[in-house]
Amino acid sequence: MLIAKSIDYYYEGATPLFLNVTFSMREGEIIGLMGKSGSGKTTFAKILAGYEQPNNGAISIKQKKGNAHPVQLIWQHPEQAVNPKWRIKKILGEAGQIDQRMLNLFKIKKEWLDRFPLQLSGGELQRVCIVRCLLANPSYIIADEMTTMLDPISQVSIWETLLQIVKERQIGMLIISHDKLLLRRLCKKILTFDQLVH
Ligand SMILES: Nc1ncnc2c1ncn2[C@@H]1O[C@H](COP(=O)(O)OP(=O)(O)OP(=O)(O)O)[C@@H](O)[C@H]1O
Repeated sequence: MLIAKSIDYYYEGATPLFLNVTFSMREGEIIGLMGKSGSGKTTFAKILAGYEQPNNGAISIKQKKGNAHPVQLIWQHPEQAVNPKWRIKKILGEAGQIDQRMLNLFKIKKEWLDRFPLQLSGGELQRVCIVRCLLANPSYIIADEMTTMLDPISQVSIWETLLQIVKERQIGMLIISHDKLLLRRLCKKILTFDQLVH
């Protein structure tokens, strides 16, 4: 179980972005999160994944599988999520042992492994980032506008593959999106960020 209890957060010098946010997710659960632009969804995702510390409140995560953080984030802009000076092989290898089945599932070609991130398209690089996330063997994944910049056919194919693995491994998944139809298709439970404020 991932539990965020009474989280407050403010960026330095700014008024509080949010106060008293409470959220929980079980492993294997798939939850959609919507909310006004600028309300703090991405910031909250960073807190859950350990990139930011809350000003008040606590995060507790029951299960830890390995050395990597048990909550892994997949960002909207993959080019900002990787070291541009590292070849794809190194980017993936840092997360865990490169697994050929994963490369096949996400249609990652062997020749890409020797390229740098800017030598892949946005969609290709996003698939690399998804595989990197899975190689870290997370208990929870947060996908923050993960497929917003992809064409509809690629979106469907990526979500089908990722959800198959998420279900196989009973990973908990929080999907942040403004796309109501996408969330309705993927999630039984859809929350708005306002509903998390208690
Ligand atoms: N590093 C930062 N320093 C100061 N303010 C920031 C920083 N990062 C984000 N903010 C501000 O915090 C607020 C919340 O941003 P955040 O990205 O968490 O919102 P969001 O709900 O994910 O928005 P969107 O739906 O548009 O992606 C915004 O007003 C943003 O300008």
